[in-house]
Amino acid sequence: MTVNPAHTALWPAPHASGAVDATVHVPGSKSVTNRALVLAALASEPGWLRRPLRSRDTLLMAAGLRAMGVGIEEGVGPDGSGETWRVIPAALHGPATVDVGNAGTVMRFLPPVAALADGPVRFDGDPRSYERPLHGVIDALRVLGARIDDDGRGALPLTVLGSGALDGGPVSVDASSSSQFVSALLLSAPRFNQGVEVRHTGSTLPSMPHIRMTVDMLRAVGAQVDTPESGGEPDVWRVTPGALLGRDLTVEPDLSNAQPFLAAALVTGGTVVIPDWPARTTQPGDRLREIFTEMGGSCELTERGLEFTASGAIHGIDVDLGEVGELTPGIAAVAALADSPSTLRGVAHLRLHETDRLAALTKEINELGGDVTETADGLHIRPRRLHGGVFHTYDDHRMATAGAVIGLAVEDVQIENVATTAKTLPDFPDLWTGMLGN
Ligand SMILES: O=C(O)C1=C[C@@H](OP(=O)(O)O)[C@@H](O)[C@H](O)C1
Ligand SMILES: C=C(OP(=O)(O)O)C(=O)O
Repeated sequence: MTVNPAHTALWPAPHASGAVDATVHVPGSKSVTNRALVLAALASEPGWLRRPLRSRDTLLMAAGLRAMGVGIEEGVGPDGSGETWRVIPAALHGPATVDVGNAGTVMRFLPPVAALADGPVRFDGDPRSYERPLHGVIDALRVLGARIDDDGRGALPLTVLGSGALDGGPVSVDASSSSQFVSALLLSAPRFNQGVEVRHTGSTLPSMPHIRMTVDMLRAVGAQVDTPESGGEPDVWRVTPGALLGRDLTVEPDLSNAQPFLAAALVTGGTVVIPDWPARTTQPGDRLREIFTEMGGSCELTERGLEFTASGAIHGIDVDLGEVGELTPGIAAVAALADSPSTLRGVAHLRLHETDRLAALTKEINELGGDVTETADGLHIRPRRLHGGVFHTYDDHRMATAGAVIGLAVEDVQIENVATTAKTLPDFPDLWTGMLGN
């Protein structure tokens, strides 16, 4: 086996010599870009995506759709602006091969699309993708009429034997391990013969804002969706079959990727402005305004964007992050530098993310001298004086950015494989040093 030198390389995390004062333009949202690509591919007319995120996860999504026949072209938007993808829907075909990498959105959102293709679509990915749960999508697709060849583990690799159409109809799914099971079934459902009725049967359902994002984006392209929030039964979503419109959509900045920059203001007692912060959004990162305020900062939405300022005092927090699990690594990093303990709850499902994030955060912060313990569903973090050392990232973009936040306050922290940030934020090292004025 050859070792990719990027995976073992150490990046000396910059130490902040003073308060950060910067404006950071954060690239587009992964979750919005990948939903928009799927919906545009399933539409009945071409559409545009402006300012799409170009990162490993979104390029894999685009490549997977292209493999099934969809046209995705670099282009200029209808108003002449650049940075646009033009998506040209087509009859979906197999045989095709899809590399999901370690992208939850690709491994879960594309099998339902593949069920509409007219031949076999093979799905494979990084070794970690074999361990991430997919049973909710596989079992549900079978109930809805799809044929799938897999090894019975409820995970990748697998082949969806597309037949050109899918019956659809009612299906129950336990989505307690990932909200993406629900989103995946809803996104393609307008193209199922009978649409879909998804009933979540598990005890908990993480990441509700991401399900709301799915529903909002479906409605924005003309789908009819009934939800618990629109007067339907609890834990039941219904999508009516029908044609989808091709739209001209501008992708919002990725607010979860804004997190390390906001955290930089918090831990250095500085100010960071994030332009184009949306006034209304379904992105879970919007909760940072409240969480980082409770931890010591203050923020204001102005015409410049989100202006976030802090004094340098960082407070611990007791918070349920079940709805916003992807914010956990960044919050844990700040909590390790706080003036009081923190308890992060509601995130047991993070053990099945890019890596086991609860174990990885505990080990890496403790190896720098911290005092973190895992609970059944989260972390207890008691701040200690930290020292330098290697912060391992386990191929997890959010571990790398969490380590960089700690490095601002602790000298001689080295991030192993900072290149893993390419999953959702390829420009991270440059944006980070740019923020620090280097
Ligand atoms: O649908 C989405 O875009 C996402 C849903 C969440 O997944 P889980 O519900 O599996 O945590 C989130 O953590 C992930 O980063 C993106
Ligand atoms: C959990 C995450 O990603 P994925 O879409 O691969 O599930 C994440 O980005 O934090």
